[in-house]
Amino acid sequence: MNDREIIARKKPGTSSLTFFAVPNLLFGLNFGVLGGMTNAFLGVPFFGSVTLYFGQFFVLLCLTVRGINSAIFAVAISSLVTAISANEPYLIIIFALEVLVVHALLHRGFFLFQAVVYYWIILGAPLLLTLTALTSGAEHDVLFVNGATRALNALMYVTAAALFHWFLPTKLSRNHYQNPPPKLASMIFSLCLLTVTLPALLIALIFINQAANQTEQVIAQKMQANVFEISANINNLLNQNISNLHTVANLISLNKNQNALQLGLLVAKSNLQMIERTSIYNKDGVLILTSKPYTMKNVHGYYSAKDKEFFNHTRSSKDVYISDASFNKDFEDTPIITINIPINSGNEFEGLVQGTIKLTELDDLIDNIVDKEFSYVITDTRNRTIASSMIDNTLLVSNFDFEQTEHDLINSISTILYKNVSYLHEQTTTKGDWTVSVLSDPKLVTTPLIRHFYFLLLFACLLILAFSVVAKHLAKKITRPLEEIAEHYPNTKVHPQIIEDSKVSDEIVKLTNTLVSSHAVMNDFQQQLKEQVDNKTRQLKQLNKELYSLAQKDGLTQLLNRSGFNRFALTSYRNCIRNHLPMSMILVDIDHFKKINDSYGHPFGDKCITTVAKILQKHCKRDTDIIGRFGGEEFILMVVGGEISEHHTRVKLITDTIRSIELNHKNQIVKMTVSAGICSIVEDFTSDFDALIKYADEQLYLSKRTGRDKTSILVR
Ligand SMILES: Nc1nc2c(ncn2[C@@H]2O[C@H](COP(=O)(O)OP(=O)(O)OP(=O)(O)O)[C@@H](O)[C@H]2O)c(=O)[nH]1
Repeated sequence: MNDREIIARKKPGTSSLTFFAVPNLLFGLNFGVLGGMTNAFLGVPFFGSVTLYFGQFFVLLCLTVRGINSAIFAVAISSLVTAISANEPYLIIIFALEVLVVHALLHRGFFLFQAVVYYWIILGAPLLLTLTALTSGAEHDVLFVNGATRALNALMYVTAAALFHWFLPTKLSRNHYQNPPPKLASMIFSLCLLTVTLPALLIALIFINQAANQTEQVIAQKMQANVFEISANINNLLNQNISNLHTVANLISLNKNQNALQLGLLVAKSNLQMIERTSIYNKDGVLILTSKPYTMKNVHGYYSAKDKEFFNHTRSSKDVYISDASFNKDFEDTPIITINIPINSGNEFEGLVQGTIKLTELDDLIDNIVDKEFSYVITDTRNRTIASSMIDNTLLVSNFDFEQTEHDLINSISTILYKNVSYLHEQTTTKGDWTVSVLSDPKLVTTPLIRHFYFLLLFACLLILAFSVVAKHLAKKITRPLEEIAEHYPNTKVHPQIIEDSKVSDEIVKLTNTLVSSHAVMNDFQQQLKEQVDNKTRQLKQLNKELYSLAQKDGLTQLLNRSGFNRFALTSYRNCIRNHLPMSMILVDIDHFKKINDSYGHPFGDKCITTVAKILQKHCKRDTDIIGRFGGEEFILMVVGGEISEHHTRVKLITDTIRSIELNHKNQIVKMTVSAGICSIVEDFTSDFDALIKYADEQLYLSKRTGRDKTSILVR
């Protein structure tokens, strides 16, 4: 017996020998490598980081075709490769458990599809959720989508495996689990699921994917629109102010007298937007004119910006400088930024005009621009917050620290982690190299997705429920006429309802009609057979009766033969013994019968015998009288009840009658006599039946010995 035969004959998993059998190892290895490679290289990206894996298809196929021993190798390799490539170690447990549970269920008569569905509903999905929650700490939404997608993913690969298994050549597809054939309802149900529900689910998943992508696009576009609007407004604000401050600077560079300066301030006041203070510094950084007084002054009594960054930067670049955010006491310690425009005369730096903007004002402006569903953060070149809807104004100028991350359910929009919360993120830079970021809650994308998933699961449940009802109903419709026929087949008449119920399909009608007509033929045949058997039985009984009678009777005299006599006489004898009834056993023998035979021939001898028999019958007519031919020319009588003397009288009457008979033989008168022996029981009821006959025989012998034509009597 080779290894293949061992595997085929032994139940799966019963022998440790087969576990390591080379064919199992090779099959497991091949299927496992195929599964692992499929998962590693052909995973289908679904939502964000959720990927669909189809490698388990090979493992399940291996399980059904080769059994658990091969499947263990296959799942070990496949899930290990998948877990490493996807960096999801818990997949090893999920896939390995799937194989073990499905194996156990297949062993109990479940079919593949059913087994996988039960595994994922009862164990797979809840375990996956728990393991992913423990290992990744992802949000509930992500866990839900991940679990649901994996379960639907399982439905897809098991469907593929089941369908593929059906299309395999019979030799290969012979199921390792030799279960009895499934019920028709189960087959219709799985057919419905395979052909309708799963394609529907697949299409629904594709639509959900598309819908999610569209939602993402819409949100991304809205966020981009907000980002651009904010940046446009800021650019506009800065450009307009820069342009007006330039006008002031030009005015001052042309006329450096006090009037020009005053005029410049006036111009600035009337045209500048959101500028809280306009200041003019000379080339040494000394504040020479301001629209709002400074609180800080140096020891000489004036404010000097000589060591300030804005001054040095503007002086050295001789170009517009927008400062970073800082706090300023002159503005109730609120954060500000400044726009600094150099006053250039030819190539000479002559001072600068500065406009100060309170960031709270900027914040208010942007607040009105941004959609309510989004948040925004504007940062300066040092990544300090200029304006933000996410923090309190007192926290402005703090650093905007976030890290780029990946959201499990977001496909294309970039996501960041800010203060441990993830956000969708769109950004751009404005004039002055400020960064405008618009943030939004990923739920804007994931909530519709989750809702779709809930709908999908509900839809799947309803569909499965509907199909199970339809399958049951349909199967019942198909099988009921057949079951009814099977049930009624032994009956003589087929119920008309069965014919009515069979009108489900053409095939069933034909089958029912064939069965009904064959039933009629069979019933007729049975009836005929029964009648024949009855007749034969009756005849047999009659023959038996006759045979019995023949066995009990003597053919010549029609009296009981010896065994017949014994049978009846014994019953009567027992009755007499029990009831102490007097009885007589009488033996009668024709005297010198040999002579009669010899003298007149055998037929005449027979005539003598029948004559004696008739005389005995004539005198012993009571129901209780039993007469038999005891052998040859010897007769036996048993007479019971009444008086013994009456028995003896009767014997005398018989012997007298025989003696008086004149038989004619060829006109010659022939006479005959008989001898008799009687044993009568009156008191001693201890003798047995045979002894009684023996005593009567002794009396007969006595009669013969003492001259014949006599009767000897013994009374006990
Ligand atoms: N015709 C005829 N003869 C029979 C039948 N059965 C027995 N026999 C004959 O009956 C004869 C009986 O002879 P035995 O036993 O010597 O008795 P027996 O001649 O009557 O002499 P005893 O009885 O001593 O008076 C035999 O010759 C038998 O062949 C029968 O059915 N028909």
